[in-house]
Amino acid sequence: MGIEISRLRRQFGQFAALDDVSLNIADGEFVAVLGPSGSGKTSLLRILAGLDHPDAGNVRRDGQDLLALDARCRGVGLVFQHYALFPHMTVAQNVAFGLRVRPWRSRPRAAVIKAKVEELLRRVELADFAHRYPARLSGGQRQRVALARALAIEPRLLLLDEPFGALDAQVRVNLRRWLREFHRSLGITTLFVTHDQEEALEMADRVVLMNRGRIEQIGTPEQIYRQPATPFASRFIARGQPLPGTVEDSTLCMLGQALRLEGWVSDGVHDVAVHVRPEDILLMPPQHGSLSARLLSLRHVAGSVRAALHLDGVEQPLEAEWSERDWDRHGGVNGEEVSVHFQKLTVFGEDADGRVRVHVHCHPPHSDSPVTIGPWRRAEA
Ligand SMILES: Nc1ncnc2c1ncn2[C@@H]1O[C@H](COP(=O)(O)OP(=O)(O)OP(=O)(O)O)[C@@H](O)[C@H]1O
Repeated sequence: MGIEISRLRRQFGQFAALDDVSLNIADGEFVAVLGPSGSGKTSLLRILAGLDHPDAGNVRRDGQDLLALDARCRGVGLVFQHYALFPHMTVAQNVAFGLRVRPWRSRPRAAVIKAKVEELLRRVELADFAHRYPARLSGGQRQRVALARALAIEPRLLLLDEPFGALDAQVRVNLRRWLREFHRSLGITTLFVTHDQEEALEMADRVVLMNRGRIEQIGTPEQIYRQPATPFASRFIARGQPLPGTVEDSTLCMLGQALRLEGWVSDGVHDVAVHVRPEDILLMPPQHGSLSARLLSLRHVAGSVRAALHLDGVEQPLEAEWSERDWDRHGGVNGEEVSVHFQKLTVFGEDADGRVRVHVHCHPPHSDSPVTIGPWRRAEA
């Protein structure tokens, strides 16, 4: 049955850190809560852990009211960004802590605790470090000890708040893969908070994208990347970049180009948000009638080529990115005048209340095929 989070609200004075947040998490699922700083991720985690209480809403686990339970009875394991290991205890003592402090009736025997700690340290690949003190461990090793310690109480829910946030890039990447595999072998329902898109997309079964205390979109990494429901989701997840555009009847007018939209039902002229991703921009030799741009800030970054494109009529330069292989095909030099073609655009329209109503993928403007758009639909919560 899993966890049902329903209409949570957490207010600090006039400010809503969580605003009507609803989310279902299946048993054994690995969910990433992703969002910029201040979007409410930690507030959500703290409520689930029992460190804070919402002003409204409820959380049920297998039909039971989770919020009514004392924090210690929730079966929740917590790992935070900053290692909260006890410095005066060895690795083994840290891991055993949650079991040792149990009331004597439910406390396992010393031999059972010892065996459990050994098993956990083997699992987190730190069996040889049992007698070290935290000060003599690397950052990544400390976080694995923190994880083992959280797991010692056999939690039903694992809450990880930026657990790799303080580690350097390469260690982060290794630990991500490690944790993903670890979760597969363990199957504990896990909520992982991060502000790092790549981390969320790479690790999670589903991503919950938060913005200003609200959920913008919930979906698999692929769904969110391919079909961002809102301009925010497009910007944050897929590096969507805004272009000025309007829709009149069934024509999208953008940077002096008119694109026929099939299936678009509109009356009058509507401003729309048109987004293009860095990887959906094609360069051509200058051609009459197409969009012209100047290629600047060309750089090669570990397997991809990035550049800034300065387009007439667009204030911010567009970031473009190609694989080295694609770059070899069209090439170009800094400062060169080029023609720009968009392979795919996403168009977000709004209804009379200002809510996002639709998003659309378009065919290349230079192709003869009409631009197809999906049926009008409400954006996912
Ligand atoms: N105790 C508090 N009192 C007042 N405001 C708070 C309190 N706790 C959180 N907030 C505010 O609520 C908002 C959400 O905070 P939260 O810590 O949940 O964000 P976050 O998404 O986890 O951010 P970060 O990635 O920076 O940790 C922030 O604007 C924060 O300032």
